[in-house]
This record gives sequence, structure tokens and C-alpha cells, in this order.
Amino acid sequence: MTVLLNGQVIGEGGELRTAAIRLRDGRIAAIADQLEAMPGEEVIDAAGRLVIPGLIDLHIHLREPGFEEKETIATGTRAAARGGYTTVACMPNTSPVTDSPEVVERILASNRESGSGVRLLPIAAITRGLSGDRLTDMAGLKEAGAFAVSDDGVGVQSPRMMKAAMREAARLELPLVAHCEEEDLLIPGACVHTGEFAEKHGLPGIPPEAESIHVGRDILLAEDTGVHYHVCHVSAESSVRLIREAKEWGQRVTAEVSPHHLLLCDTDIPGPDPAFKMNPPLRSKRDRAALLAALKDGTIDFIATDHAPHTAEEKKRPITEAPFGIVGLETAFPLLYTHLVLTGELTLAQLVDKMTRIPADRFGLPWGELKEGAQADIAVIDLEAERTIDPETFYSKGKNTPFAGWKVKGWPMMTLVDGRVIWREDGI
Ligand SMILES: NC(=O)N[C@@H](CC(=O)O)C(=O)O
Ligand SMILES: [Zn+2]
Ligand SMILES: [Zn+2]
Repeated sequence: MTVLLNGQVIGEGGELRTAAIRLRDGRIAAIADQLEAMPGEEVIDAAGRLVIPGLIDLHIHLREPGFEEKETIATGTRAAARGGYTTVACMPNTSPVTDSPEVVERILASNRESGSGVRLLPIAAITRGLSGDRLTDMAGLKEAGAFAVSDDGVGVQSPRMMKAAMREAARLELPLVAHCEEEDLLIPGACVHTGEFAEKHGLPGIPPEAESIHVGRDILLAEDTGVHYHVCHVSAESSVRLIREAKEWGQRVTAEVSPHHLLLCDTDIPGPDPAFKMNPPLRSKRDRAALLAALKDGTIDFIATDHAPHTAEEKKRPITEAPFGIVGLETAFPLLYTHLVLTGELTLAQLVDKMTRIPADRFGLPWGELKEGAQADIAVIDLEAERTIDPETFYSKGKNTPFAGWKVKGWPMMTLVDGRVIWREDGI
């Protein structure tokens, strides 16, 4: 048994209050203003610290199997634990692709063997080899433990294929998670948003409608299938508009946004630096404002990092050739706390909700809340701790972040899953 004493929890009305939390048999046995430590009980002194449900990230890349030089399940989940995450969902663009039950089982086994303690939910492919032309055996994948299906990394180009995928996913009650990108609208070497920065540097751009045309198409395709259709990493105002409308008419659509799209726009890119290259790209000020408004009003449901590690060597290539993607697990909470909560854009309660309860709720997961009887998945955060982001200190093999050098507050100090400490900062 463990008891966390004197922590600050977020109350019903969003206010902070001091509370003690008793953990027993992997669950939260009691939450009270005060509790007495019992003989033999492990005591964690959380005085002055925020105690919240463990963070949930439903969109990350762990690169195993096949790209272990970028990240492994062991390194990526350790990075997750350090970031305050207790549950993460990993995308299938590995090698081999997660398109067979064997790969799903291998991912789950690797996580068990790593002893990370993080709950790992494998997302399987929609099409074999992410080729876009043949559906995977979704029933077999689900049976093996797949949590959703996605061809993340590429868009499903054929509307006919997407419709078939939606019908099958709906039948099996598997969420369909879409990377929205119409390749017919892309020019070779396109690497940043079609806008001010691309123009200034003479770089080929990725237009916002390359994303939103798929969002609109998919909403129409999903309409009579009953599928849970989820839009990955929304970046464009036009996508927000379509999602908002679809929700208004009652469609089963959800959406996520990444920390970098909430905090940066194309005009913040200092130069043609691959640390700022990700897919979808950082868009205009206006897009960014629309994303924030959509997150506030619930049009965009929650935050997911799209943690996408690459090697330093790959990210040293010219911006037109370097791979898309940036890491995010170890910096998401402090970045968002500092730049959205301390600036007054979101309340602390809203931010935490959009990183815990809401993703769990939308995908029917039993975690994400601090309440008696719930599984004891917990993050302990020091809201006052202030540090400069230094990629060299990351547990992740990926050091590719546009936020190096940013001084931010609100660092995770301890992470527990099932009432067991899976990571703690030295000295606490
Ligand atoms: N987001 C990225 O820029 N890259 C992702 C792929 C993806 O999420 O589409 C990757 O796998 O590297
Ligand atoms: Zn994607
Ligand atoms: Zn991704």
C-alpha cells in the first residue's frame, strides 16, 4: 500500500485543494483532505505538487520493430513515463508494418519485457504495408490486441478503400484514426506550409487543403457507417470548420491536436531547419488561432503529441530531404502549462482534462480520472520547477525538437501505473 500525502488535486470546480490519496491493489482506495499513514505503508510526500491522472497520449511513434536506431519500445516508453504519461498508443508505420497479429503481439511482448510499466496500446494498419490498396485483417488484429486502425504516416488515397475500411472498422468497433493527406495536392520536396515562410525561402509548400479535403471526404464517407472516425494532428482552420459542422449534425467524429501546432506557426520558424519539419507542417497564425479556439470549445477533443523520433543524422539533411516529425513526450506538459495555462488561454483543469479524461472517454478507455475505485495511474507535477529544454538530456533517442532552449515550468516528478512508481525524478 502507498499513500500520497499533501498533494494538490484539481477539485470539481477546477480549484486546487490539498488531498491525500491511498493506493491499494493497483487502485485508488481513498481520496480525502487528510489521511494518516498506516504502519508499513509507503509514504510519498507530494507537498506543494500537483497530483493528476496519468497523462494519455493516443498518438506516438515508437519505431519498433524495424527502426530501432530512431527509438525502441524501451526508450520511448521510458520517455513517456518521464513525461507523466501512463498510457500511450503507438502507430503502425514500423518495419514490418503493424499489419499482422504477430506484429501486434510482438509490440505488446516487447513492452512487457522492457518493464516500462506504461500501458501500451498498439494501433494496427488499415491497409497491408500501408500500401493503400488492400485492407488488413482487422478482426485478427483486434483479437491480437490492436486498439484502433490507422495508416498514419500516409493518407488513404482511395475513397473506395476508405469506405470499405470504415465499414469493417465499424463492424468490429475499432476506431478509425486518420492521417488526412491528399497526395494529388503535393509537389515533390514539399516540406513546410504553403505560406509566408515557404515563400521567403523558396521552398515547396504543403497546402492546408491537402489535409482538409480528406477530412471533408472522410466525414461524408463515414456518415452512414457508424464508425468512430478520429482525425489525427489537425493543423488547418478549414479542417476545424468541417469537424465542427460534422459534430453539430451529430456525427461520431473526434479530433486531436499536437502541442507544436498549438504553440507555433510557420512564421516562428527561424530558418530552413529540419527541427521544424513535421507533417502536417506548422501553419499560419490564423490556423493556429483556430486550433486553439477549437480545443477550447471542444471541436478538437484532446491533445496528442505525435512523438516522432528520428536520428540526428537524418535530421541533419537539407530540409527538403530530412524526414518529417518531432519528439514530444518529454516536453508536452511543461510546454502547454507554460504557454497555454500561465498565459491564461486554458485553465489548468482544462489542460489536464484534454490530456487525460477526454482522450480516455472518447476511446472508451477506463483510465484518466482521479477517483476512488479508479486504477491508480497518476502523475505528480512540480508546477514551480522551471528548466530549459535540453534535447541531450532526453530519454528518447530522438533529440529532434523545435523547442530546444525554451525555458518552461511544470515538470513531471513522478509517474505511477497501477499504484506502482514507474519513474521518479532523482531526489524525490
Ligand atoms: N508526423 C510526422 O511528421 N511524422 C510521423 C508520421 C505522421 O505522424 O504522419 C513519423 O512517423 O515520423
Ligand atoms: Zn500522421
Ligand atoms: Zn504520427
